[in-house]
Amino acid sequence: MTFITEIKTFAALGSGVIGSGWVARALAHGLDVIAWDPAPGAEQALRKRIANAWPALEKQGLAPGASQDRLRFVATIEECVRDADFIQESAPERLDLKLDLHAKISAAAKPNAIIGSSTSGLLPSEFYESATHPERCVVGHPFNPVYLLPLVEIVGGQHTAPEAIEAAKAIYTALGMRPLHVRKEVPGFIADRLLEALWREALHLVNDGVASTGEIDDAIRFGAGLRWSFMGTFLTYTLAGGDAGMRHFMAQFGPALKLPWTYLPAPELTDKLIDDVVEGTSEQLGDRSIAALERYRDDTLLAVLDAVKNSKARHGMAFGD
Ligand SMILES: NC(=O)C1=CN([C@@H]2O[C@H](COP(=O)(O)OP(=O)(O)OC[C@H]3O[C@@H](n4cnc5c(N)ncnc54)[C@H](O)[C@@H]3O)[C@@H](O)[C@H]2O)C=CC1
Ligand SMILES: C[N+](C)(C)CC(=O)CC(=O)[O-]
Repeated sequence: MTFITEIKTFAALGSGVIGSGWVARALAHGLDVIAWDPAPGAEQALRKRIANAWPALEKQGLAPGASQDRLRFVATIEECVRDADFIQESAPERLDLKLDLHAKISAAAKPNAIIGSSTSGLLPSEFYESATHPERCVVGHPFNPVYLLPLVEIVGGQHTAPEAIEAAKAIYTALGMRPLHVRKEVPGFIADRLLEALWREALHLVNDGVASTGEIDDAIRFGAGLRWSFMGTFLTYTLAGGDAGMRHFMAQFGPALKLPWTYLPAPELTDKLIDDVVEGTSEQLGDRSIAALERYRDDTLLAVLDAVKNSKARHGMAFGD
């Protein structure tokens, strides 16, 4: 089967944090978007989130014809997907819900339209089990804010056709993203496996009274966080080995892997730990609203993306290198 890769109409199911991010990205790329979400007041909330994201998207540059007015909110799943060239599901992270939803989406969609799920780590072989034409079904796991961060992890299930992976790569690339094909279907994929390990350790540090949420965030944002925007852990640690590179790094720091620096299993989420984390992050927020913090994040991310792009160009590299 030939899958659709020239997208004019984008369907979004679920319009919370991630669904609204997909809608904003698709609108900014000049597409018609049809959205559906069963929650009362979902349309108004979606339009508000898009309006909050739009200044950053304007700054980044809109495609010709891009407009917030090209969003149509509909009342049923069938209306949402029937005429769509591409479908992205961003419903709550529950296997039973996604299983049921994808049976309905895929039955109503064009048979050659690629269907992507935003799941953070559920397995596509499981939640696409009842799908019609499962060969066109993939995971397209994005990162928040979806309208600015380029990474999208693509994961196929046992029925996914290799051509569907290629079609998904083409579609996400056309939406300005940097696809990463996760070749083995594992829970948490690549990125969330790494992020969850960091998250668990951060919770242990709060739980053990070692540091506040703000101090832990400082430890990330003034150090490794800055270099992670352009160089990953493996290349960074190669440089940490000096002229002898990774082999010397392994010899010097390898033994530390046997020391109990990390706890790995998550701490029990006691009421006290939840309160400590919520109080700590409320203090970090201060009197800023979530929307104001999102605008600050977007503006700073744009500046970082620009800086990384310009520096790479000076070193003869493309942004995706
Ligand atoms: N929040 C995050 O940082 C990230 C989340 N994701 C994934 O994106 C998906 C959505 O997560 P969020 O947007 O964070 O959640 P959210 O809670 O912000 O939004 C979920 C939306 O789905 C709607 N919904 C409820 N039942 C539904 C149904 N049966 N069908 C369709 N929509 C339904 C809700 O009304 C809500 O608007 C999840 O699979 C999650 O793992 C992926 C990347 C990052
Ligand atoms: C917390 N999370 C697992 C939902 C995070 C993601 O899936 C990706 C992100 O945006 O960090």
